[in-house]
Parts: sequence; C-alpha cells; structure tokens
Amino acid sequence: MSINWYPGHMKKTRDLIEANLKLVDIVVELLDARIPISSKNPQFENLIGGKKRVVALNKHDLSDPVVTRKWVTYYKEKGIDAIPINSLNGQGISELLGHVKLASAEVAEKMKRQGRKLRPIRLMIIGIPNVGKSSLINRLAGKNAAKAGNKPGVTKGKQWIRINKDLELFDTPGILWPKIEEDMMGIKLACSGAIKDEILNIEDIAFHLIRILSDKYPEAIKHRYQLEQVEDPVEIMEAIGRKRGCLVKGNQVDLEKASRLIVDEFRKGIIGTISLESPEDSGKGLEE
Ligand SMILES: Nc1nc2c(ncn2[C@@H]2O[C@H](COP(=O)(O)OP(=O)(O)OP(=O)(O)O)[C@@H](O)[C@H]2O)c(=O)[nH]1
Repeated sequence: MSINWYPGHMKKTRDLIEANLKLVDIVVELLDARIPISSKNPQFENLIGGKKRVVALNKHDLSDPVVTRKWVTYYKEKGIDAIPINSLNGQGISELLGHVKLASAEVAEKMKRQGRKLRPIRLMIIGIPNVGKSSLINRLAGKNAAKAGNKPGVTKGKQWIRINKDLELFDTPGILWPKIEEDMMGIKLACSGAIKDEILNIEDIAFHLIRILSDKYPEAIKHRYQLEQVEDPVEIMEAIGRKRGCLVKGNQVDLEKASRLIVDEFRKGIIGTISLESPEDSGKGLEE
C-alpha cells in the first residue's frame, strides 16, 4: 500500500522524539483498543530502548470489552502493563496513573542506586495520529495542572506539566506514523480514523469493514441495519444503502454514500463496541 507519509516530516518528528526521550523516564505507548496491532509502530521498541513503558489501550469505549480484556492478558504475559482507557470521559485514567506510579517507583529506585539526586519522574506519550494523544494529555493534566517550567535542551516553549509532586508530563506528544505492512492494516487504520479518507477509497474501506464485521460481529450489523442475513459484503452494503436512502437516479444504490455512512457509524461506535483485531489474529505486527 503506498501512502505518502511525507518522509522528511517523519524523520524530523522521529528525531524530535529521540531528542526529547533523553529527558524522559517512562513512556506511555498509546494504542487504539480496536486495532492494537495496526496502531502499533514497530520502530517504537528501538526508539525507547530500555526505558520503562506502559501501554494504554485508548478508545476503550468503542472496543469490544471481551477482546480488550484478552489484550490486557496478552500484554501481561509479556510482562507489560496494558490499561484500557477512555481519554474523553477519564475511565481507566486513575488505573493508568497507578501503573505509572509503580513504574516510577522502579525508576526512582534505580536513580537512588546510581547515587543520583531524586527528581520528579518524567513521562511522555507516544502514538500514531488521531489515537488520542492530546485528549490523554488534557485528561492527565487536568484544568489546574501547573506548568513545571522549561528544561534545558528541550525545544524552546516545550513545557513539563506537573501531574503531582512525583510526576511530570511532557506537554507535546510524540507522533509516530503507523507502518503499514499489509493492505489490511491500512484499511483498519482508515476505519479507525488514523488515515484520511481521501487517501484510500471509501468503498474499499467500507467493503473490508463489512467483510470483517459480517465474520466477527454478524449480529451487530443484522441488528443495526435490520438485515435478515449477512453473507456477501457488496449485497450487505447495497441493502444498507437502500434501507438508509442512499440512492441515486433510477433507484440505484449510491455505494459511495452508503460506504461513508457505514464507516462513520463504525467510528462513532453506533454499530456496537467492536474490535477489529484480537490477540488470536495472525502474529503479524505483534510483540516480539
Ligand atoms: N470515543 C473516543 N474518542 C476519543 C478518545 N480519545 C480521543 N478520542 C477522539 O479521537 C480523536 C483524536 O483525538 P486527539 O486527542 O486529537 O488525537 P491525537 O493523537 O492528539 O491526534 P493528532 O494530533 O492527529 O496526532 C478526537 O476526535 C477525540 O475526540 C476515547 O477514549 N474515546
């Protein structure tokens, strides 16, 4: 799949993350709970090196809670804390902070062992576009968060926000672009809203979304669109278009309009709480 991510811009951003990571003790890797494989950047591991990391599975309100629990177990077995969160209403945020606190204690212990002066632990949030980085920062910072002041070596204007006396948050998140290793990853990222609709064909996106949903969540589409059966994706798209009045002259279904409606309803969680990827899916893109 050829998507132009503007290589120059990507490199600059990656360099910026690398430079700022030097000042950071813990990284929150923000993933989309509906697509933890596709929303993961494989370079992330190399980039953060040996730093402590906590995974946050954001947009948990839109994901299938059963599948999300499987992801938490999956990560736990790898020795990584993964916490489902909703950055919009704050669900899971205190648990996330609890895990960050545990990780901080380990970092502080290490500082002590190395004879270094104790200072607040510094946190940075990293994730792909549109995964909810700014929403999480706003949520963590709260209304009354005090700016903790500039640190030397950081681009001018960059600030640290004090979350509590032991923890500071870098106010600019790190953006990493997803690495699309197979076409379906691109489709799932588009379904989640991480890739602009203009980049991929909306009918392709809706077609594959319906294909996945009719396989994994047939009852959800039957129920949402009052369909008797869900077998052929194109027939399903046409049936939805007809039912919802997406028509052009001659009573033909306007597939583009129907596609937009389907993708939009998926993104808003109207079709149901749905996960497009579960740990049982192929090992591609999963943790080493
Ligand atoms: N339903 C739901 N929507 C969320 C959640 N977190 C963020 N969003 C929405 O996702 C969209 C992207 O959120 P942002 O916080 O702007 O994401 P970002 O990662 O900072 O985006 P970029 O600036 O493009 O890198 C917005 O429409 C948010 O309202 C969540 O937990 N649940």
